[in-house]
Amino acid sequence: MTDLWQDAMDHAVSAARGAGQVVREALLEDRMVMVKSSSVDLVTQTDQKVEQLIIQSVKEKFPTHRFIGEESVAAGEPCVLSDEPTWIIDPIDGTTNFVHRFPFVAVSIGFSVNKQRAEPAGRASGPGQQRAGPAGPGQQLSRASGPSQRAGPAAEPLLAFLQVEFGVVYSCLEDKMFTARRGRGSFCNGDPLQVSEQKAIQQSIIATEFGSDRDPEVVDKIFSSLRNILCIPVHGIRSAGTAAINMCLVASGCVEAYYEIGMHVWDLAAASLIVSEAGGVLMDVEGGPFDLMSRRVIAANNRTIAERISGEIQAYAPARDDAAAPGADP
Ligand SMILES: O=P(O)(O)O[C@H]1[C@H](O)[C@@H](O)[C@H](O)[C@@H](O)[C@@H]1O
Ligand SMILES: [Mg+2]
Ligand SMILES: [Mg+2]
Repeated sequence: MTDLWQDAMDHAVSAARGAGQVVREALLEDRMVMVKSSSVDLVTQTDQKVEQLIIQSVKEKFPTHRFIGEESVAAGEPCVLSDEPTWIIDPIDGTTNFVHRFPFVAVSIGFSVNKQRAEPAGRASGPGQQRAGPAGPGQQLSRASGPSQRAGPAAEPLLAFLQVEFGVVYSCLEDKMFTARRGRGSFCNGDPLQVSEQKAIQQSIIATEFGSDRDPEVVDKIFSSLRNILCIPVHGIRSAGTAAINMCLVASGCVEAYYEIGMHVWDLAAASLIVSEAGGVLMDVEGGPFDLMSRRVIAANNRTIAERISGEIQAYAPARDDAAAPGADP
C-alpha cells in the first residue's frame, strides 16, 4: 500500500533539524523578549521566524495542507483540527528556557489528518501494554507485524484515541530527534523507544510544569496537586521546562509520567504520539479520554500510574484551544 504520509514525515524531520540550527545560532545572539497573554508568557523573534520558516517550507511542498502554529494562533489565526492534513507546530517549546539559556528547547511538529477517524492509535501500542522488549537498533515495530510484538491485553480506545499521524520533536541542544509514526513505534535518533516498566508509583519520577498562569487560585491547585503527588511519596519531581521534552522523557523511560494543565495542542500533538507509540498511555487529568484540544494531559508509562496521578490532581479547566473556533467540538 502506498505510504501517503512518509514524504510529509521526512519533510517534518528535515524542517525540524533546520529549525533547530536556527535556534542554536539564535542562542549565541541577544534575544529580544516580548510577552503574549501575560508578563511570563514569553515570545521572541526566533519563535516567529522559525514558525514561518517551517510553514513556508511545508507550503512549497504541500500547498493544500493546513496549519496550527503557536505564533500564528497568537497572531489571530484559527486553531482548528479538521479532516484535512494539518501541521501542528510549536517552533520553540521552552521559550522561557530559550530566553534564559536553560539548555532544553525543542521544535515540535505534529501532523493530523482525518480528525473523525474512530480508530484508536496503534492497537499494538495501547494503554497498559508493554512491548516484550526493545527492538534492535533501527528496527521498526510496524503495525503490519501485529500486536504479537507486544504483550498485554487489547488496547482500550478510551485512552488511546489520537488524531495524530506522525510526530517529530527535535531537542535542539541535545541533538535528539524523537519521531513516531502511528502504529510504527517511537524512535530517538533512529533507536526505538520504550516506556519504563515500573509499576510502583512510589519508585517513580514524575515530571510536571508550572505553566504561565499566575492566578493565585490556579497556583494553589498546582501546588496542592504537587504536594499530593510528592507525598505519595514518589522518588522525585522534575521539570524540563518544555512539555514536549517531558513527554519524550516518558517515552524514553527516564520518567514514569508527566502531567500538566494549561499547555496547548502544539505542545502536545507530536509528543503524544511519541509516548503512545513507545507503549505509554495518555489520559485526561480527571481520568477520562485524552483530548488534544483540552489543554490537560497525563502521559504515563502505564494506566495504573496514570490513574493514581489523576486521583491526586486538583483539576481545573482552562479555555479549550478550539473554544473560539466556529463549529468547534463542544
Ligand atoms: O515554551 P512554550 O512553547 O510557550 O511552551 C510551554 C507551555 O506554554 C507551558 O505551558 C509549559 O509549561 C511549558 O512546559 C511549555 O513548554
Ligand atoms: Mg510550547
Ligand atoms: Mg513555543
